[in-house]
Amino acid sequence: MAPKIEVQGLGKTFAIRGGGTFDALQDISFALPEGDFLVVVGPSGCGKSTLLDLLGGLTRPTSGRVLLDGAEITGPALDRGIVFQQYALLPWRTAQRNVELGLEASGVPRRARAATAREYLQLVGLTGFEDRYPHELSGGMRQRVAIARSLAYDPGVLLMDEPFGALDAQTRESLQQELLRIWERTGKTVVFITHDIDEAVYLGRRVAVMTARPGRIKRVVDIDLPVHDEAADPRSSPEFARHRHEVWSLLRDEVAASRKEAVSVG
Ligand SMILES: Nc1ncnc2c1ncn2[C@@H]1O[C@H](COP(=O)(O)OP(=O)(O)OP(=O)(O)O)[C@@H](O)[C@H]1O
Repeated sequence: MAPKIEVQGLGKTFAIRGGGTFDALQDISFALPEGDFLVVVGPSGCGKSTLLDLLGGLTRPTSGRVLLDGAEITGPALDRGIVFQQYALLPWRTAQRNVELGLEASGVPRRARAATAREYLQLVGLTGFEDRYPHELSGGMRQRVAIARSLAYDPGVLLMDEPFGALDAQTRESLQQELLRIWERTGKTVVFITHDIDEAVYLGRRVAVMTARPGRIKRVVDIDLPVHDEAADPRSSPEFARHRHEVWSLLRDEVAASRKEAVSVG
């Protein structure tokens, strides 16, 4: 089967203000089959967000390319939903109207938009909160609205840049659980960025560990945890500990390398 996403020799160099260039990403290649869940971890500043922006078509690569269903990505489109750490909701729109946003862009008639938005708000557990404005919702609820919005127009791919980074531990855990449930139900292909190794191992079917600058893929670790059972905490299993340790060890050297570099630059 052809991959859903194929990243081929991707590189990104930024021009630095005042002169010079900065290699943020170098020679990144990987392929994701449809329905896969890839989590990307790496030291701060290694280019994770840059990679996600390239997948989203928000910036253009300096070298290489990204294929989606075999066609090169040249800009943003409704076949990819993006969720950022900051909720990016429109404050003057209710939860319902925020979810309708992507549907408006894809030309869905008003009545169908409203019904679909309600359906997705229900999927993320927000039935009864449709008419609330973002400032009337908690952080976790706002992030649920952002997830509902990115799912509502039914993109094949979900790109998530530390979507739970700003949430408290409990809300974070319940949203992680919900995301897995939604992923299992919808079969989306997910690329998810995080700093948190536990989150990476819990969510990912594969975890890509990136190197310190310039960002490359150091290793992709396959995660083969037993199917999630809501009654048992998979984090307490020996398999989880083994994967966690593997990702932690790969990451440790990169974090040390990026610290050393920061000290020598600073
Ligand atoms: N527009 C830009 N111009 C110049 N440099 C940039 C630009 N955007 C990002 N960078 C640099 O590219 C590198 C990668 O940035 P990016 O935000 O992708 O890293 P990250 O891994 O997501 O970081 P963090 O984990 O801290 O969020 C950083 O060193 C950053 O300073």
